[in-house]
Amino acid sequence: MELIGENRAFGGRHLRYTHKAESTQCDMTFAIFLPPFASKEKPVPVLYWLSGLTCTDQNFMQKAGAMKLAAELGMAIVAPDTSPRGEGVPDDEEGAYDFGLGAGFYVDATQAPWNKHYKMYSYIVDELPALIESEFPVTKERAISGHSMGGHGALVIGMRNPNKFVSVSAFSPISNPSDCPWGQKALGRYLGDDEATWKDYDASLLLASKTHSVLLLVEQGTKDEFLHEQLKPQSLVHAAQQSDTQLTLNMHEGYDHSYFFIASFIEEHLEFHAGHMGLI
Ligand SMILES: N[C@@H](CCC(=O)N[C@@H](CS)C(=O)NCC(=O)O)C(=O)O
Repeated sequence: MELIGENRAFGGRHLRYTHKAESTQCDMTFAIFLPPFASKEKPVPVLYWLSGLTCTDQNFMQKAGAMKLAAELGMAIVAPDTSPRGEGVPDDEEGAYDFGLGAGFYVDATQAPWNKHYKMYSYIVDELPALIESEFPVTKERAISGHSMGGHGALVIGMRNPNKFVSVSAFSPISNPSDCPWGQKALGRYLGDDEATWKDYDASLLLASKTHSVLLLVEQGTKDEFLHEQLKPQSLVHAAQQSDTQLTLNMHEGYDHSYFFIASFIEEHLEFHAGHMGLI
């Protein structure tokens, strides 16, 4: 692991690292915010934040305004990159923003040429937490959240791994990727044409399939430019009703898809996760 950036923030530290990842077969970058006084004697729980299309580990850390409250609550935040990168990692042939680099969709690809490096599901569920827990003063208490493609990732990973994440939240998630252009393009190419293989990566289908005990909180702006074509949060509401799972969807009049929206409500999500991680 190599330290590539270090900033003091709100009495804590914002650090960036690269490391050789086994799951994605390339160097991966992540950022971690450690609150003040986090130490081996006083380890802190971790919120994993998954970002959206075009993002790196930096968007959330620089734009969401989450560190002040995380410092006060005593919560670490880990923000991974959104795809494998580097020499030999294939990209969308046209360099499109919604597939390939910056658009790993948090799946384990099964189709060539994507299946060598695009293993973001395994990276986020297993490899990254194991590294974080061996290298930093953190507990095994984890929560997960994310935005857009990352909201999809957080919902899917949280629902599939209730023993690994105590609470799950999302901002403007791609709620039903089997039924929107971004999702159909990504799942079709990473996983192939057989839609039966997509259902493990579709939050609405997972939510409808059984009653989930994990707590789900979703934030959505009504003026989000992607709301009707790509995000479709009502699919989550219907699925939660079908399976009798608790889901809170908060619609916010006039808010768009940007980090202005995330920054406006991130504190409610930190408090939600802090409550479930026993910090408040
Ligand atoms: N209009 C954007 C679409 C991608 C987009 O809106 N990305 C969102 C996540 S889906 C984001 O967080 N962008 C980076 C940022 O706002 O910092 C583009 O074409 O680049």
